[in-house]
Amino acid sequence: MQSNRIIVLEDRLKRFYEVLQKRQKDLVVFVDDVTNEHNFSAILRTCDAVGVMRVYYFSEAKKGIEINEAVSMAANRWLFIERVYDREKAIKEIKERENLQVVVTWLDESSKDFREINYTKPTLLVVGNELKGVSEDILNLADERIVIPMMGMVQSLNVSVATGIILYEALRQRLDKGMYLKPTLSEKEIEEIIMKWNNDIIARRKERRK
Ligand SMILES: C[S@@+](CC[C@H](N)C(=O)[O-])C[C@H]1O[C@@H](n2cnc3c(N)ncnc32)[C@H](O)[C@@H]1O
Repeated sequence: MQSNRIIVLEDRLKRFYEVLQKRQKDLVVFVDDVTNEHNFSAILRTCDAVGVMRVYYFSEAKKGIEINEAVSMAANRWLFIERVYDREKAIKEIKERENLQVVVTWLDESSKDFREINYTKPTLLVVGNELKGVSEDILNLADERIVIPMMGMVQSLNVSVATGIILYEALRQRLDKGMYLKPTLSEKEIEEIIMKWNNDIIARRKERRK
C-alpha cells in the first residue's frame, strides 16, 4: 500500500504538470517601477492565474520591491521573476530574442483600446508606476500603446486592476484559439521546472524546521 506521503507527492507533481502544460511561455509581463508591494504582489497573483510564466521588473528603489505573500498567495513561487537594471536594454533584448510585440499601457487618447490588440501573438505587456506610468524610454520601444477606456471622474485604474483586465483579455483570446490546450513548454522544460519547484518546497521546509 502506498504511504500517504507518496500519494501527496504524486498529487503535487500531477498538479505541477497540469499547471505547466497551460503556462504561456510567450506571454510575458514587464512591471516598470511599481513601488507598492501590494500592487506588485497582486500583479504576480494574476500572472499565475492567467498562465504567465515570466515577470520582469524594474525598480528605482535600492532594495527593489518586496513581495507580500499574503497578497500574492505565494503565486511568486510559481513564477520566474527577474529584476532588470536597465529597462530599455532589457526590453530590447527580450524583444529581439523572442520576437515579441511590445504592448505598452499609455493613458492617452492616441492609444488603442486594449481590446483591439491580438494577444495570441507573442506579447510583452508593460505596466507602469503608480504615479508616473511607464517611462518614456520604454514608450519608444512600443509596438502598440494601449488604454483601458475610463468613464468616470478618476483618470486611471490601480495598476494591478489594469494588469488583470488586460491579461484576462489575453486569456480570453488565447482560450478561444485553444492555446491552453497545447503546451508552450517542452516536456524537458516541464520536467526541469517540476524538479525546481519540488526542490524549492523541500528547501523551504528545511528552512522552517531550523
Ligand atoms: C495609476 S496608473 C499611472 C497613471 C499615470 N498618471 C499615467 O498617466 O500613466 C499606473 C499604471 O496602471 C496601468 N493603468 C491604469 N489605468 C489604466 C488604463 N485606463 N489603461 C491602461 N493602463 C492603465 C498602467 O500600466 C499605468 O502605468
